[in-house]
Amino acid sequence: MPPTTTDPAVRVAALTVHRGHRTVLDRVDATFPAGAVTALTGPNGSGKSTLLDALAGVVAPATGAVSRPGDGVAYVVQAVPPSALPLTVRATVAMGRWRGKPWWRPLGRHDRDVVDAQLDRMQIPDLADRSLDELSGGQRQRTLVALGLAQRAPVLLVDEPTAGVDAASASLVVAALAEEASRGAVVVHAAHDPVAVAAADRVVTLG
Ligand SMILES: Nc1ncnc2c1ncn2[C@@H]1O[C@H](COP(=O)(O)OP(=O)(O)OP(=O)(O)O)[C@@H](O)[C@H]1O
Repeated sequence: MPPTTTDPAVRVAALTVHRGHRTVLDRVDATFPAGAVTALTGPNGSGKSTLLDALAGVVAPATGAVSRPGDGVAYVVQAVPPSALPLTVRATVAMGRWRGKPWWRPLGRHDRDVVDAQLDRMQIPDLADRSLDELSGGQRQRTLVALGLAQRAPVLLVDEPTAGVDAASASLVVAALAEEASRGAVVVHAAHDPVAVAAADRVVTLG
């Protein structure tokens, strides 16, 4: 796991990551400040998802370092197959409130309010009782973004949050990311969508 610090920013220093025999990231230096949305751009295969994986701590650096605050990371990965999560939309978003709770303790009133608020934010309350595998790709994507938002984590990483969503929903997602930065979070998203990139405070380009 990457070291954790009291620094609210996420930083990578001379970060090299291998995937199989391939060097995907080669001595990358970057800072992702708190209170700002950073868009990761670059062509297909340039390593955006790999960098998010490294920031989240789900892939280990070959060399170099990742540092991040110690209070948790919310990571919304790209293209979760629906059958991997045979849950309702509400249950999926509620998973965002499980961290740090014993398995036997039900979610409290505050947690349920947070879940409802994220369903409203992504304008999916009418889908709350639907199963994820009954949703369109864009509806599923908004559900997964809501799951990331529900965690209220100091670091929010999202892989292509507007991929496959319509323009109105993309605006909702972009606005929600900005709001998360406004509450002081480090927000990093990988994006090909020019609207989402233009709305970011900062851009880091790979490749
Ligand atoms: N599990 C893996 N095993 C081996 N190689 C991988 C693995 N995952 C990714 N790669 C390779 O790593 C490189 C970077 O992939 P990555 O998904 O990080 O790129 P990306 O910039 O996010 O691409 P895209 O824009 O297509 O989403 C690619 O060449 C890819 O083929």
